This record gives sequence, C-alpha cells and structure tokens, in this order.
Amino acid sequence: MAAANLRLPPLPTVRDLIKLYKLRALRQLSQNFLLDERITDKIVKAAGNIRNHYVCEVGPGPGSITRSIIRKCPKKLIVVEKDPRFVPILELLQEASQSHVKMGIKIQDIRDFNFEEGFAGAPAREWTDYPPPIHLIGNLPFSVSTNLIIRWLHAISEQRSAWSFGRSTMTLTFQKEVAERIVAPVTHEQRCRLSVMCQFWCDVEHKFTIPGRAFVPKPDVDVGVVTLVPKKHPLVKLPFKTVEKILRTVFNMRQKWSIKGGGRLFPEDKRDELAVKLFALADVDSRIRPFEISNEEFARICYAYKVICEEDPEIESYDFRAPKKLNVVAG
Ligand SMILES: C[S@@+](CC[C@H](N)C(=O)[O-])C[C@H]1O[C@@H](n2cnc3c(N)ncnc32)[C@H](O)[C@@H]1O
Repeated sequence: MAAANLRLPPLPTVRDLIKLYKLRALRQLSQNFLLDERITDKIVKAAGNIRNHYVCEVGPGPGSITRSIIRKCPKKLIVVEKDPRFVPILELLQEASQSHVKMGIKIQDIRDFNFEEGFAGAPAREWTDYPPPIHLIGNLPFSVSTNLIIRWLHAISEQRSAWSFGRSTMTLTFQKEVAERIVAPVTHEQRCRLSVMCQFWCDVEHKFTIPGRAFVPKPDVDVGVVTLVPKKHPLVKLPFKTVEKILRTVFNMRQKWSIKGGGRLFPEDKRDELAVKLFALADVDSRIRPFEISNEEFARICYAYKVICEEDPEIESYDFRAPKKLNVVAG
C-alpha cells in the first residue's frame, strides 16, 4: 500500500504568493512557472519513490514542484535557486514542513552548487548496486538545461559530484525538442550528439509532455519530462572530452556519409587514409549517415580512434575547428 502523502498546513496558493510578492517572471532566467498541482505531482511521481530520500530541486522558483516534493516526505530537500526574490516564499515552505522534512535553501547558480556538501550524510552505494536514495529534480531553466546535462554527464562519467554517492537519478524538464533529442534512437530524425552522449552513460526515458499553455507565462514551446538513470555499465569507458570531440566531429556533417565528418578527426594530410582505417577498425559502414550509427557502433568508433591515437599520439590534440597556424615570415 502506498504511504500517505504529507499534508502541509493551509498555505496561500502559489498564484496568490506570486501576486502578493509582485514576482514578474524574468525572461533572462527562463522563468516559466507551473501552477497546476496535478502536473507538478506527476513530475515528482516520475522520479519514483523519494520518501525518506535526499532530493535536490533545481530552480524551485515560487515552489510549486517543491510543494509536490515535500508532500512525498523526503528526508532532506535542498532547493537551489538563482533568483533571491523567491526566498520569502521558499522560507514559508521550509517553515510549514520543518517537522517532517529538513529543507535547505541555497541562493546560487546550480552550476556552482557543491553536491557532495549538499548530500553530506546520504548513504553511498557501489556504482553497480541499486541507485542511492538521491534524486535531482527540476523544471530546468531552458537557458542552462543542455549545458547542465552535458556537465552532469561529465560528472557521471567520472563518478564525482552527485554521482560520488552512486548512480543518483535525475527527473528533469527540457524543451520538447531537446527531450526528443535526448531519447532519440538510431535513425530518428532528432538523433544527434546529445542523444548518443546521454545514452552512452544513462538509461533515458521521455515520460510525458507538458503543453506550453500549462506554464505562466506561456513559453513558445512544449516541455518534455525526462528521467535519466546512470547506467551500471556505460557503453564507453574513455575520457569524456575525447568522446565529446569524436561525436561533435562526426555529427558535424549530419547529412553526409559518416566518413566525411569522421575524417575531420584527422589532420588533412592523413585524413583520407585514417578515416578509412577508423571505420574499418570499428567495423562500421562509413557510408551511413551519423544518425544511422547505433550507440554500440559509436562506442566502437571511439575505441578505434583511441587505437589510432596510440599509434600516432599527435592526432589526439588535433581539432579541425582550431584556427590554422599562420605561416608568418619573420623580419
Ligand atoms: C522554468 S522556471 C521553473 C520554476 C518552478 N520550478 C516551476 O516549475 O514553476 C526555472 C527556475 O530556475 C531558476 N534558475 C534560472 N537559472 C538558474 C541557475 N543557473 N541556477 C539555479 N536556478 C536557476 C529561475 O530563477 C526559475 O525559478
């Protein structure tokens, strides 16, 4: 039987609090608020069981998802919000829930937040064990969401930050197109570098879509709720930056044969020869387009690149985007 939700003491509605504190949404902080409790409950439900767990909410704003999280009775909730105007409302929630939930309020950029400190005391699990009782939940600001997920994948690949405790899970919102890219399988029209990066390190699921009209103010796009659970066994075990460079380069020519983009991993004088070698070593058809390459095939391409770099270490530092050296004649 499901445990009963915590009943908060009577509070003004989030809509009334926004009015009371005259909180005009700031476009530069991607502020679009969710006021419908059924939707915020659904987001929190997508995170699975959080009772007695440790939760970090990214960008709580006026606190509607925060209320849904509190009702599920986590052991500890840390909210990280950049905009200090929300402090009085968040403190109200902190006070209302203090007998049940230990709630911390951090006014700062999520990109600078120290998860090891925030989750201090949370039980750690072996990477290949069940995920620890730690969750990251948030209706992310559009302006930082892609950058944030790349940073977090990097941390996952090195099992640090929130992932020094094990395979901490994430339930996050993205613009619908970004959500579709994250989960896009091979040959999907939205498949891109982000799809492969996310799927190398996480099991991803697009849980549901929230129509733009559910937000105040209404954004121009719909929003997808995605769960990301770090994989026990990532599909690739190579340095994150190397993998990122390989995928960025191959996807640079999305509509061309993969050998075209892949070739740009190598300096021009060796390009043709090494591009053929890359795909031969990886046993991947070089004439399919990047979005037609499966995750497993991309993993083989990454390892083949590594072999080529071991044979010729100068290759690794080559980046086709770097400005060409000018041949300046002295004197
Ligand atoms: C889309 S709103 C969501 C607000 C609230 N969670 C909701 O669903 O109604 C994004 C929130 O993230 C906050 N925010 C924007 N950039 C941030 C950052 N870099 N670090 C932390 N919070 C940020 C905004 O101030 C805003 O409150």
